[in-house]
Amino acid sequence: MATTTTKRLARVQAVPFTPSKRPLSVASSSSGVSTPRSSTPVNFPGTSSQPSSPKKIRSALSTESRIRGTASSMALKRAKTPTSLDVPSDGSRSRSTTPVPHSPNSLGAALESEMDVSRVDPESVLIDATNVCDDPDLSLDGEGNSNILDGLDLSDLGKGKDDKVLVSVRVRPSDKTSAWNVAAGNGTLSLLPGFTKGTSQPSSGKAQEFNYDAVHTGSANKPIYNSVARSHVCAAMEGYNTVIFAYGQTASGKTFTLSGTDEEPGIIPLALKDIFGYIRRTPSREYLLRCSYLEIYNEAIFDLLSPQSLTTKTQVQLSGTGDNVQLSPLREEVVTSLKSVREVLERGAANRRTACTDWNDRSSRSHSVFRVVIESRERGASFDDDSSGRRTPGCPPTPGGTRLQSRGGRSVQTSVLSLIDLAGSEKATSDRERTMEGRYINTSLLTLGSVIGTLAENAAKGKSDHVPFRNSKLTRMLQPSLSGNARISVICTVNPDANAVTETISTLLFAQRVKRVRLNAKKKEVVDTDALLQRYKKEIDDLKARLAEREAEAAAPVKSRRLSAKEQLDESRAMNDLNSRIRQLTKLILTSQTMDETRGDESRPASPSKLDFNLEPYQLQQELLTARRQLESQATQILSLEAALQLRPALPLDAPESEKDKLIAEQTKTIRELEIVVRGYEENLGEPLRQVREDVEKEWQDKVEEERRKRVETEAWSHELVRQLEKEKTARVKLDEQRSALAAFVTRFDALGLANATSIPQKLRQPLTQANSGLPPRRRRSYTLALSSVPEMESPGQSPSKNGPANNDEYREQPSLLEVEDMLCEDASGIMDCSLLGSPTGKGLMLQKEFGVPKAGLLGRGILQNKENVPLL
Ligand SMILES: Nc1ncnc2c1ncn2[C@@H]1O[C@H](COP(=O)(O)OP(=O)(O)OP(=O)(O)O)[C@@H](O)[C@H]1O
Repeated sequence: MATTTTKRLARVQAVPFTPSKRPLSVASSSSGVSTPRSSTPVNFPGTSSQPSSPKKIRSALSTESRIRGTASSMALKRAKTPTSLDVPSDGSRSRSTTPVPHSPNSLGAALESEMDVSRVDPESVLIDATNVCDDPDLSLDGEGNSNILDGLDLSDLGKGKDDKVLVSVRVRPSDKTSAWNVAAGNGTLSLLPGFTKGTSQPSSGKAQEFNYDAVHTGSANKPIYNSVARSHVCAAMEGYNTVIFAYGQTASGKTFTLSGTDEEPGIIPLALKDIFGYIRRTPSREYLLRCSYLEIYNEAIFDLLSPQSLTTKTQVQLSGTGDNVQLSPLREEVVTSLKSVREVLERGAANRRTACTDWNDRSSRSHSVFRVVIESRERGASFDDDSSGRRTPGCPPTPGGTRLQSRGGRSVQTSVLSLIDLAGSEKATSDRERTMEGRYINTSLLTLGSVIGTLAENAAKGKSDHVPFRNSKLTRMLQPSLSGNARISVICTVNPDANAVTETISTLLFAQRVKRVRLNAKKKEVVDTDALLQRYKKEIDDLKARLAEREAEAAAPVKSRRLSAKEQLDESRAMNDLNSRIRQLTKLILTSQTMDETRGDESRPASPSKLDFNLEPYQLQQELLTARRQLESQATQILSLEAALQLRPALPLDAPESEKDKLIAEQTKTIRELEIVVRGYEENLGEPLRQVREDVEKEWQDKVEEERRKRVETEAWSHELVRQLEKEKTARVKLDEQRSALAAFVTRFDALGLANATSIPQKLRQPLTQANSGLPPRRRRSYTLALSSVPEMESPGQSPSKNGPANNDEYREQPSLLEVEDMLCEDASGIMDCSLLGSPTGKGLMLQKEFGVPKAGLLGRGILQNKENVPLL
């Protein structure tokens, strides 16, 4: 444990006012690792701590004369009996200028605190259900066991765009004449007719009714807490930024409502108790709680936890714009128990400026903000680097101070609960210093009013008018929350006395404006992508190994594993599940890597290894989709496992051995029976299968035979065709020869002059020559005549000139008989008209048409053929 003075010195750093933006760079922390230290027991509302002194102490303080570590000012303030009788509301001045005496213990506590975040390894100060269980403070009043979540609708916590500010009014008790008709049950207040003078309320008839989410009376703080704060504290634990503040005129009961007394602990102690209660009932997560406490006094911010502020006047600087508001230097302290929270609260309250005013003997002269940063993540799994999931031995403090790191791919959820006690609006006082404070207070409250007014107006009319956040430190600090990213609850405290009607109406009007502001709080989560990828990869490897195992099993010989149909189904389902999970994870890895690559350095969040999903709705959707698929796959796995579970024999674990043996014997018997059934099944099924196979084989054999026969026939036919073709070819050659011989013979015949005298009439000869010359070659060979007598003539090979006339021209001019034949064919319409007839002796040719030979008459041994040389007769 570090105890040296240097180590005790507080290290402070820039702290974002809301967790939506982490500081991009933070100072390096000390290397010392500190452990939590129990603080000196001090009084705390609702706990077993020693009762506070009922002594009433008044203080008149300035910046220089701040309370220097006295016994807790909060405790002192609580010490007042909570009755209106204590409140000097009669206008008599009861101002004290006596500084509050301070106890050395308080100063010591401030200096000795070793829970400064920059000095602590966050992993060593995590709290969870286990260590919170030991906290006696949580169960002392019997309410520690009640669940903060009782009666709360969790789906209601993140209300999205429908969320409005929860606005409640608390009317403090008074023994004076009340000017108000309070209907707490209806949440309404209305000014009684006799007290409308000087107000905008109608003097006659029914006065205006003010409506709120709740109106409370009385001195009990617990019902107020349950009504106005419990659900908001729960929302903070669920990851939403939350702001609860008290607004009202001076001495109306803001501090009483927020801090309370020993007997009536207020919202702050009750909220912290619930925070620890929540942690105790959430064993699946581990938490890191950090507190800071500051005040805004005369438009300057002071750190109420910083020991430096006791000797110097170091102010906390507000920087950043818009939602990214940062406070620096601001001390944050880790709290691990209610006791440590109490210590922090009391130390801060002791440093707060209060003074005796005309209306309140311990009036808050500043706005105070107590903040709890709640970081949480899921408890570690077995694959994390630390087996417990909580502590890494020797792990140095997180660079830049205590920040819970996303480890093993577990995302870190961060939210801030801000509890704000505003200074009260007040009339001018007779004291100069108080008057100046009052002016600052009123100015900042007025700015808050106008900011709220503009926000309400913008929300109601869908406008985006400029909101004057920068006009005061208070509004600038609250900008991220008031802009919508927080759940807000406002408690407006009012004094029902007749002499406070104007202030009460002003407070009620403020409350009405706040009611119209729209919110849209979102959760903030940061995840370490690298760790997530590693986790995915490891899971993929495991799944692949399991898949390979199963596949090997499936491939094992059938005899060694006889599975029922149900088992086979389960098996295949399980393998499908494994496969789909592997695919999913692979896709996730790809998506994450793509996201990392597509993000430029500028768009990267604070740490290069962090990925802020809030900034990328598309990626969030992808994640959501994948998560849904994963859920579906897991649902299938669950079904499959449930089915397997149902199949398991029902036998309690502690059943006697004999029972187990009996069950094993039964199971063995069932297995044997099943084997017999399976064998029989195979046999029975075998015979019909063989029959079917034979039938099919026979059918196909017949078909093959038929095909084979057809092929042989086709081959024979084609051979015959080839043979015929050859024959035809030979015949054609022969015919060509005969034709040539015939042509030679005719030429010779003509040359001898026999043609003119006997066979061809002159009238035919000339036109035939002319016509034939114009015919296409194909027409000139339409028919041929095979003459058996040709051999008897002179050799066709002999030249016509051999025995014929010497004059070749003359020879050429004479139409041959074949040409005549062609011509006749052209003219002839009848089939037989174009026939050439050979004489029986082969010595001459007669034209049937010319010589009137009857068609049927066939002379000689000539064979009549058609164009294709197929014999017609
Ligand atoms: N509901 C209540 N029941 C009993 N006593 C109350 C109640 N409200 C306020 N008081 C008492 O009235 C006195 C003034 O209250 P408190 O200090 O809380 O006012 P405040 O609004 O914080 O004033 P300031 O703005 O000046 O700080 C205290 O003594 C407190 O105990």
